[in-house]
Amino acid sequence: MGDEPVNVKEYQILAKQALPKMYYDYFAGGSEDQHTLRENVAAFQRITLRPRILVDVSKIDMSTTILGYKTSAPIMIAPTGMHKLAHPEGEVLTAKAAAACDVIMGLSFMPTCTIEEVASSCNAIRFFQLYVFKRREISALMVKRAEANGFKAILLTVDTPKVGRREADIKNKMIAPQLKNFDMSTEVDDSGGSKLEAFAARSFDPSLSWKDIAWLKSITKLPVLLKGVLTREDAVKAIEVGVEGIIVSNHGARQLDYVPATINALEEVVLAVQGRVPVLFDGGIRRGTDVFKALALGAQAVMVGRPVVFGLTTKGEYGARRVIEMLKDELELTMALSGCPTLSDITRNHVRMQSDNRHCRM
Ligand SMILES: Cc1cc2nc3c(=O)[nH]c(=O)nc-3n(C[C@H](O)[C@H](O)[C@H](O)COP(=O)(O)O)c2cc1C
Ligand SMILES: CCCCC(=O)C(=O)O
Repeated sequence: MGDEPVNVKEYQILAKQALPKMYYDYFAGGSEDQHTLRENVAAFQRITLRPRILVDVSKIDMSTTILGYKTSAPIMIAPTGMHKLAHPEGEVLTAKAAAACDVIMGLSFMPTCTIEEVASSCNAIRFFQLYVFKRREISALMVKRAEANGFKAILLTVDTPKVGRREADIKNKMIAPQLKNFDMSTEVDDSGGSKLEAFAARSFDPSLSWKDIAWLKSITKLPVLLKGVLTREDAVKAIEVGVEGIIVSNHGARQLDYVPATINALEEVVLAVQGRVPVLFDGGIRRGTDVFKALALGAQAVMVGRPVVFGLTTKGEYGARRVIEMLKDELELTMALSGCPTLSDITRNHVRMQSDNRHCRM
């Protein structure tokens, strides 16, 4: 492989060479058998494209708005924890990469830079991901700080009442780095397993339930999106409790193993939502064709997790930027070769899933 990666998967190979095993395993890994981890990527490979020909594609427009905020493409940076384990400057560089690409960044509740450092580093449009701690005042204060620092939405992660069983982290005795974002020690007793998991077990509130959405909405004016919806039942409930958006996600296959690949759950949710709120998507996006497939199945935009972290690991801000640029370039080419000059030209008819009508041979 030459020095300069030609696709985002090559950044993962470089990151594996560059990182200590404990950190690489934390970033790359999934839970238990890692069945869903493989499926998140493999399910995209089972979806084929149905391109249309002889359309004028001399101009391709990928720009759109997400919750009213302009973005150069329907691609966002997913919130992922602890970027200083990937690069000494951490989330500040990720934010700069988002700003350079004119895409929206999701900041994790567990970053290694503070909300204020990230906010003052550049003018990227940012959404804030929220975990609810047993000490609710900590989470409430984070929401206030995010709001005060110009974050535009709250992404409430709802698939993590407890942290999934990530066996590599258990074996590696994964550390829980001091997170200077909140005034709370991450010190835990050495139980022999993942200290990160032990910290989460001590601090995350597993009693969080539907009634708490009203609490969250009462403490912020920002739109609230639920991150981690996989079923039509929960999509309908989410709309009933008044959320402003839904993110179809299985947390990058790090939580419950044997849930479906997110691309296989997307359409069920989209059909239940019936356009009432935006549906975003993450999990397994590694190619522009993957972005195109998610849009064809009804996502308004996709978020990208691991590839951005691996870009950051190997080449800092430049690497994170290149990852987004490569996905944008690939999406642009996919749109051209499929006869879709704008995002609204991408329809369900442009993809074929294995479950679709068997008479169609494409
Ligand atoms: C290393 C890592 C850390 C993550 N940390 C968080 C987090 O703090 N909060 C959260 O809601 N999701 C977190 N996620 C899940 C991502 O937001 C996203 O759902 C997932 O990475 C998408 O899958 P992909 O990595 O295949 O793109 C994390 C994922 C990874 C890989
Ligand atoms: C304890 C959770 C840490 C952040 C996270 O959500 C993840 O690693 O997936």
